[in-house]
Amino acid sequence: MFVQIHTVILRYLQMELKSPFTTSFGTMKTRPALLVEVVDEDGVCGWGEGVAFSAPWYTEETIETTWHMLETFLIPLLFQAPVYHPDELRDRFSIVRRNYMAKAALEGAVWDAFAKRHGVSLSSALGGEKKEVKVGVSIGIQPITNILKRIEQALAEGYQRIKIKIKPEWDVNVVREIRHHFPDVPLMVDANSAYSLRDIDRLQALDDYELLMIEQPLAVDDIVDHAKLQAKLKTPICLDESICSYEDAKRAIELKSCRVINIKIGRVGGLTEAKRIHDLCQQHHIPVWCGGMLEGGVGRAHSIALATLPHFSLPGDTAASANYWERDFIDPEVTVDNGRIFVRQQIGIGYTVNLTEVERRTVRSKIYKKSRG
Ligand SMILES: O=C(O)CCC(=O)C1=CC=C[C@@H](O)[C@@H]1C(=O)O
Ligand SMILES: [Mg+2]
Repeated sequence: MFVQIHTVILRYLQMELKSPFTTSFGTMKTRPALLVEVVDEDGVCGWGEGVAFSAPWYTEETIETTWHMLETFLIPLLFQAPVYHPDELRDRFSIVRRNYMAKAALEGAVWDAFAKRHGVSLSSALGGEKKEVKVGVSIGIQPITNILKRIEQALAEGYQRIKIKIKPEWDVNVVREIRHHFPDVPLMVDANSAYSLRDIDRLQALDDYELLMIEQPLAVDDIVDHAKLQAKLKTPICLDESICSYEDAKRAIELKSCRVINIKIGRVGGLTEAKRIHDLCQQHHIPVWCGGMLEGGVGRAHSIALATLPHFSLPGDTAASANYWERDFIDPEVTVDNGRIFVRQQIGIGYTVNLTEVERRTVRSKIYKKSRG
């Protein structure tokens, strides 16, 4: 059985975050989303979500570059030939360098259509086993009293670990205060590359606070410096932005640049590459967890399916829809029960896209059709 996609619809959505999200790079109040819908010859639909932001601070991609790559290169490549298995798209798209979030958005939609054609959930199509996944929550930079309140609320909702964002001068002091109020909470910090090796003293000071890990302390391409830093820290380093492919993960493991990896589907170019990184980490006993990009419901559904693979042992950043939005654009919305998401067993991503909610936020859309013959 193969999938021959003949229509792709791109939709640019503008979404309002419930509360602003601040990292070492700045504050986001709204979140654009790029929804990709593919339709095959029998009318089976698949959904994917582009996770780039409007500015290139996280990786080099933006929502506009994603749209351009899809329209000019990736959609024509998809139309070229049928897909027998979505794993083939990794090779087919490899003539386009990088642009991982663009590739992942389209590949994800094909995975959904493929799972639906085979009458299975996306989780089973990927080889996932878990029926529930563990979830943590990521809290942006904000006044400490608000952070403490957010932590209390998240723990009351059952979230299994807390992640806070740090940057120079907003790190040891904040962690100390949190530990004073919550001595035992599973806690980690994410720097989004805000430090260099010159800051080693500040980073070593974090070793006193029993953190689960320090996420991406140094620059995206500082794989060697991360190894030097890891050798001097007790706390495990978790790499996020530095790992965009299986090869990146292999190098980081070989150099001992980290002890944990955060896998994000968009950052690594799709579900197939995410699975390969998962398998590699499993072989090397490197724990992994599923990262988040403040996605809408479609992206979140893909992340949940990925997190059902056996080696996702740590809670992921796939919080409930209500953590981000007044109303998500899927039905049902993603809910978290005592820090767990129960994985839906319906075919494909397991959630229905609510077109009324989608259209309410759509600022631009375009339909692409495969030419006949
Ligand atoms: O809840 C989520 O989706 C995770 C939020 C989060 O921590 C991040 C989202 C997007 C970019 C970053 O700031 C960050 C991360 O680096 O993991
Ligand atoms: Mg991160």
